[in-house]
Order: sequence, then C-alpha cells, then structure tokens
Amino acid sequence: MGSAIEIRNATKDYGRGRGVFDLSLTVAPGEVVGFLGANGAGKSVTMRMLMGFVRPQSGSARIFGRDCFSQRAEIQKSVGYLPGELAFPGDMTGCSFLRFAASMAAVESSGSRLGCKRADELAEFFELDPSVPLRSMSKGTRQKVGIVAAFMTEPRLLLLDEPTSGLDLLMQRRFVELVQAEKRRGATIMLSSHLLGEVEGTCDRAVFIRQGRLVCTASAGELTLDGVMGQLYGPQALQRHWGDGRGRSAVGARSFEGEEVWS
Ligand SMILES: Nc1ncnc2c1ncn2[C@@H]1O[C@H](COP(=O)(O)OP(=O)(O)OP(=O)(O)O)[C@@H](O)[C@H]1O
Repeated sequence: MGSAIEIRNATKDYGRGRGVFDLSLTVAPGEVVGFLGANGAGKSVTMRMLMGFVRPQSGSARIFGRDCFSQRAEIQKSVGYLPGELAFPGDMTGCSFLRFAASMAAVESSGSRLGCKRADELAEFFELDPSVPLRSMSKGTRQKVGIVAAFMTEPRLLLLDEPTSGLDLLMQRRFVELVQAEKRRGATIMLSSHLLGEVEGTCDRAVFIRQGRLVCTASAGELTLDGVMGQLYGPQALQRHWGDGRGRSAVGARSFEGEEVWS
C-alpha cells in the first residue's frame, strides 16, 4: 500500500529564515506521528501545506497519492483537520456549527443531535455542552468543538495542530484515549505538540523540525527530556540558555520564600 503522507523536498519560504525548507517526510497508513518543534519552527506551515492552504514553492505534498494543493478540495473534505488557531464563523452555537460541518461532510445524520451519531458520542465523551454561542465559550470548550468536528467523520487521516491546547488535565487524558482508539480503528494521525506526555501516550514516533528543517525522527518510546531539548533547540541555543553550567538560565525565578529556584 502507498504512503498516507508523502512530502518531498517541499519549501515555503516566507523570508528571513521563516517557513519550511526542503522538507521530506513519509507517514505510513495507520501510523501515529508526533510533530515536535519550538515556537515558529514550521509545524503549522507544514500542516497547512498538507491541507492545501499553502502552496509549496518547490517540492510536493501528497495524501494517499493526491496532490495536496491541486486536489485540495478532496483533501479538505476527507481529512480531519484541527487547526492551531480556531476561527469559527459568526454567531453560531456549537450545535449549529457541528451540524453545518456534518452536512458539509455529507455524513449520515438521522437520529443525531449534532449532525451525526459520532459527534453526539464525542460531545458526551468530552462533556461538551455545544448549545451555547461559540463566542461565549471558554477556550477549552471551543477546542472541544474543534476536536469533535475533526474526528466526527471518522476520517482515514487526521492532522491535529496542538490538539489539547486549552484542555484541562482530565480532558487531555480523554484526548489521549481517543487517539488510542482511533489508532486501533486504523486511522493515520499526525499531531503537533509541545507536550511530551501526549506524544509518548499516543505516538509511534516523533519527528523533529527546527527552523523549518526536519532534524530527526525517533521512536516515541525513546524520548528523553534532554534528548528532546537537544533536537528542538540545537546544541548552540541550549548552550546559550543554560550558560556555563546546568542549573541556571538567563531568567531565574524566586520561590515565595525568596530562594532562587530553577528546575
Ligand atoms: N503567512 C505567513 N506569512 C509570513 N510568515 C509566516 C506565515 N505563516 C507562517 N509564517 C512564519 O513561518 C514560521 C513558522 O510558523 P509556524 O506557524 O509553522 O510555526 P509553529 O512551529 O507552528 O510554531 P508554534 O509552536 O509557535 O505554533 C514562523 O516564523 C512564522 O512567523
């Protein structure tokens, strides 16, 4: 069987070293891959490229053999996407948004409250009350709406950009359980994250991106905090951060008792 995701030598250069450069990545069907990088490293640009929102200036991105840009209508309809920044339309409630999303995806809606049975189940699983206007929801509640929308069609592939952003600890745990269940179903998942526990709990492997370039891939079971820090920031940046000895950084902190602390 072919690859679920195949990015070949893709570049999107926004100038001044920003963007993604000569990026190549293959994800097999059924794999769950964590995408790790420091702020601004290029995770969202890569995901937006895969969704066909960003056109690579050179190279290509394919999902199940389809070109992500020229066949973006099919890609956007079939892939479960959770963007890093959720922007919901107008004055909709969570219910009306989810029903709208379900109708766009043309899923079976009979007997469901939120457009399909799976959306109803997911809302219950995340203890989501979607009946209120989206703009009056808390950040975490809006994030739950985004998660339900991404997963409710049971897609073959999910692209999740910092999926637990704003979720409390219990809901982060539920999210891990959901990804594990989706993996058992056979879904392919790529998720970006700053949370090591989330990656360890859900992913087969982690791929690291630094300043727009892929630097390495590692089995999720092998991740150590020091190893991850090294891949995220590179040896020079770590040296600048830690200074001469481990234990102090440029920005210290004081405990409530006034002692200088760093951990
Ligand atoms: N439309 C754009 N125009 C100009 N620069 C952009 C654009 N989109 C992204 N960038 C730049 O590309 C770089 C990568 O951004 P990206 O959003 O992919 O980072 P990220 O790895 O998702 O970071 P974070 O963890 O902070 O969300 C950043 O320097 C960003 O400012």
